[in-house]
Amino acid sequence: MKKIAVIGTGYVGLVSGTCFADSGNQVTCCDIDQLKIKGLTEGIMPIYEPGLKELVHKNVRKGSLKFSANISQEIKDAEVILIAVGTPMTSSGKADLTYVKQVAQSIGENLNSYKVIVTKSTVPVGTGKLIESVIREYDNGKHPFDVVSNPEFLREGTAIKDTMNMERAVIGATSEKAFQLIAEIHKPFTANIVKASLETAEIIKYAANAFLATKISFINDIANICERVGADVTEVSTGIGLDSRIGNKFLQAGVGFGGSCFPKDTAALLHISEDCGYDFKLIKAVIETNEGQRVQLVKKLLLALGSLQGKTISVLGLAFKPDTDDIRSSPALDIIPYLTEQGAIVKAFDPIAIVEAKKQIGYQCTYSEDIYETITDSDACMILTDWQDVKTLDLPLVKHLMKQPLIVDGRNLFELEMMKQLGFTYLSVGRPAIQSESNISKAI
Ligand SMILES: NC(=O)c1ccc[n+]([C@@H]2O[C@H](COP(=O)([O-])OP(=O)(O)OC[C@H]3O[C@@H](n4cnc5c(N)ncnc54)[C@H](O)[C@@H]3O)[C@@H](O)[C@H]2O)c1
Ligand SMILES: O=c1ccn([C@@H]2O[C@H](COP(=O)(O)OP(=O)(O)O[C@H]3O[C@H](CO)[C@@H](O)[C@H](O)[C@H]3O)[C@@H](O)[C@H]2O)c(=O)[nH]1
Repeated sequence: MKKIAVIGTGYVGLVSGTCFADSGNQVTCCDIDQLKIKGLTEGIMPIYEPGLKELVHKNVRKGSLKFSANISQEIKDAEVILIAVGTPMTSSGKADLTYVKQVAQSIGENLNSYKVIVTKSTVPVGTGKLIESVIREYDNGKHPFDVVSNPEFLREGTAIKDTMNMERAVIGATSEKAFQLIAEIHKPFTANIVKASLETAEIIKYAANAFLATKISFINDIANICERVGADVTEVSTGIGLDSRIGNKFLQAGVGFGGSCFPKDTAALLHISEDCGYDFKLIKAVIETNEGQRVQLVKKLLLALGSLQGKTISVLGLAFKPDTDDIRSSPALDIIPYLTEQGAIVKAFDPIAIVEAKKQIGYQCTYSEDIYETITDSDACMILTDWQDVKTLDLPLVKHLMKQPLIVDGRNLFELEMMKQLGFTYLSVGRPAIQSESNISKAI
């Protein structure tokens, strides 16, 4: 049993802190956001993540998990401190280390005995060493400590499962003692411990995300070729994914990747490469292709409708992926403002992300948790998130409710033959366009 203080109670801090508490440690999750801590103390989750609320409540009842805004005291009391604060993208694309440095200072000011300081935030190479020097500076070199890079690989929407059954733990430590300690707390979750240097552990995180993002942009580029030659990208994904050297995951073509990690981490990796004098052409192309995917989808809508002026567009999905209320870098954040600028009347559906979306998109569109109400009387429907509610739409009813049966699908959810039979104009990604017999003038 280790006494762990987690600093930063976002996705990573809350999920990993709760899982460490559940596996027999004594955990306090801390945050500078007093409202967040107050809510958590009252049992209110700041994020939607399947299974999280139940696991938090269970561990709070058990006495293994608590929440605190008194960060100084929790640093003093802990043996292990996890840094899990945000590292957002600056306007230049670099990772912003402001919060990480603040926490390092706070640790230095409150160090009172040997502690292991673990970075779970995604940080550029060299940050572990930076944290070490900031702590030493504010502690005046009085106390011994070790620094560990232990990047987080959880996915939103499946975060608890990903942590409890993690495929590997990557641990880069400044001493064998610290490595052993952090390896021990991971034993309940995985037998695959990757031992690395601080710098290697830091770059593993960026390499993992960049590789997955590359798979997505690759298949999106193939999708764009498929559209031009009359092929079907979903069949290409199956055809290449069955080769075990390629694998079938992260080969779904669509509107491009979003979320709090891939866009930010590919941009940060580009900066890391520039800073060390390397021209990382591949990652530039991955980013460019991704930005283009949103444009491709909107172009299809424009071609089909001619002009968007006065047209009612229903947008299905605000979250960047299903089972989360996270809208960071969600396709909807780019696409809805563009549609409204073009004079469209936008009605947006999402089962749980509306509160978050309103904070960024505001009231330029209307919002509903009722998918059929959203679709009613629309001239076109755009699918941006593969929510279960969208996948299981009653399509004959949709056709009946819409002004005209036009669906632009950024997630390739429906069989082409079925859409043809139902009489939709159905424009998806990397697949032949289905043209309805009805009154759409210029559909591609
Ligand atoms: N979200 C994910 O799925 C995910 C997965 C793997 C890695 N990561 C990485 O983990 C890090 C955290 O991501 P997140 O999505 O959990 O972030 P988040 O933005 O949701 O939460 C960060 C939290 O840190 C708090 N904070 C900021 N400064 C603080 C300070 N000085 N002291 C105490 N608390 C402070 C904020 O109030 C906030 O609650 C990022 O580097 C991210 O790239 C995220
Ligand atoms: O075949 C695919 C797979 C995913 N996506 C999109 O890619 C984005 C990211 O999806 P996913 O990876 O499932 O979600 P995240 O929660 O952002 O998780 C990623 O980012 C996290 C933060 O770094 C890492 O910890 C995870 O390992 C990594 O998968 C989403 O917009 C998806 O719609 C596709 O377009 N096609």
